[in-house]
Amino acid sequence: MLITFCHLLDLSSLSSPVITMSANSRTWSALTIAGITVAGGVLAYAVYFDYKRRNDTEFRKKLRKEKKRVQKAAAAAKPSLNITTEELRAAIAKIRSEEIPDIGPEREAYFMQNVGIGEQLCAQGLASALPAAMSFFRALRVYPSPVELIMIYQKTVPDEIFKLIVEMTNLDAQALASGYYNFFPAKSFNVSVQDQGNKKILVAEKDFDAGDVIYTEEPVVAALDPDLQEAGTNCTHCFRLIHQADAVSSDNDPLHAVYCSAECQAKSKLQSHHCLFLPEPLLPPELDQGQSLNTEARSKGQQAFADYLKETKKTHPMLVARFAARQIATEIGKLTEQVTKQDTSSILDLPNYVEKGGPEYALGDHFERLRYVDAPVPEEETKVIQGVFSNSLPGLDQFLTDERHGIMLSKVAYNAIGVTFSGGRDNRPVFQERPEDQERTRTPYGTNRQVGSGVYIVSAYLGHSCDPSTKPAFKNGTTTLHLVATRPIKKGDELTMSYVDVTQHENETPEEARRRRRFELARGWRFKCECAKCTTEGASAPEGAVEEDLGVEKDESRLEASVERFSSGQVPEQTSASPSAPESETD
Ligand SMILES: C[S@+](CC[C@H](N)C(=O)[O-])C[C@H]1O[C@@H](n2cnc3c(N)ncnc32)[C@H](O)[C@@H]1O
Repeated sequence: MLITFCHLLDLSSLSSPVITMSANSRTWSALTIAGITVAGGVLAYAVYFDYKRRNDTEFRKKLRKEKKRVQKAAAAAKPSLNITTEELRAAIAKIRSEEIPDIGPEREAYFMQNVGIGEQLCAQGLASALPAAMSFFRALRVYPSPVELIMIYQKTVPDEIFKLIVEMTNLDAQALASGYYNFFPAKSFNVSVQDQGNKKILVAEKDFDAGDVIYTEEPVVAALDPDLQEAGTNCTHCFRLIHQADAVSSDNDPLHAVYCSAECQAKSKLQSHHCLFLPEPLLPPELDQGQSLNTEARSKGQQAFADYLKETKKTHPMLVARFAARQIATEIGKLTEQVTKQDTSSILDLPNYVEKGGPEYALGDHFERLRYVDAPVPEEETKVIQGVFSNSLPGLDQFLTDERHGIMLSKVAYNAIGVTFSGGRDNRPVFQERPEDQERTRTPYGTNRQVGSGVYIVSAYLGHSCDPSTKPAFKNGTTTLHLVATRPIKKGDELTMSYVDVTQHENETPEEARRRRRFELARGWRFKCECAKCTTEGASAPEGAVEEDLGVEKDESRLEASVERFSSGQVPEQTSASPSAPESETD
């Protein structure tokens, strides 16, 4: 029986946080937007759901079972609907071409209106099934927690119509996932991602002269080198050298972060610092309702993480924690928008990876497509970061499982770019670890000359060359990466940078320089360089010369299993950019 949404979503529209089922007066405590359960449960769940669906066999089994149940019920319903996939695709295209209100009351009204229309159409019977499903689908597009709404639909909408909604969300998600590289990166970057064998490369979309800036890119996350973080000489957010008179900091911050301006401090807080190092509750009061965990435990968790960073002098754990925190902050931002009616763009400060007006991809959608090589993951590191999350909101630790942490750390280690100012510094402390245990970043100046590291989602697609066509420059003395052409580049040319210092050092023969850079690449990125320079130099080696053993047989980099399967066309992928639904796998 259809339970009316006005009752079910006791939202007095989207802004009210509590969802109740009026039919039996049961509160869906797991689905309250206001409660801590939302923050800790549904919030983490919403972000985590897609990952689980792709990677957890048990979870997928459950979903498939659930889907079979729905299909069975739908099949039993008479008369069966005769709506083709093409019709559903056309319906989605129509809905996607419609404008949706940006924020606040209009969006709320749009949601309620479509739910209302959907209900009325349901009452007219199956002849109106498609328009009904379309209305529910429209509502889904603007609802902040689509997973949650799908679950509500499942319990309330007739099976036939629910099945249509599920199929539409599947088709839409598949189209978004397979169309990703049509939208990424945004045209303003002047580059596109193209396939080259099983790799993706970055290609120029127009001609450039030597010295031209091809694009500028902000890091999705960045972390100062530990010595500078401790010294307080550089801005924790943008890395700018701080004039002490302008320095801004806050009390009760175990990291003792110092910023060059109040603006940087605010951005850092919004993106991740609040979650990782500040004592205030993560949720605004309207959503928190006093359910935040006790501040003492929270501070302890944060202090333990700050101590860990100080002791290990590492930046990669910080990059991982900041990325996870930024995802959480983004979800909280969306919920906050519903309550405060603020524009999310200012809350979320999201990077412009995709053309404005294009589909919305979540940070996780961008990150999951990055390549990596498995890196060792210290157990203590996972625990200490999980400690920060679990002590912030119950359930948030599920967000960073051991497995997920391993993948994130490996991706950060593989893709981070070294931020260097004016050709690099000379005073970076020398690390005592074995070379294979030292943190590396991609930088033509050498990691030992950087001031910090950043993950740049677009620039992660730059392949390495020992005679590169571009170089990353940090012209503003900040983390903003300017990709500069090192020579004239034609539209369609592959863009490359040097992951390592490829210059021939004093006292080095050309052969020694070649060996050094090839060893560094093999050690850090696990591939044998096949660039034109290495190939030419290799071909002109004296007869009988034996290629050195680099300790790597074949390129060891890989993609996440789900992305790999999807890229090879085996499994229709879904994306968290789109409402989640039971998946369409049949195995
Ligand atoms: C150009 S791709 C860009 C990464 C992209 N995310 C992807 O999915 O393929 C980078 C990968 O290509 C390989 N690669 C880059 N430069 C190379 C080189 N000079 N020689 C051999 N392999 C290289 C490495 O496996 C590296 O991970």
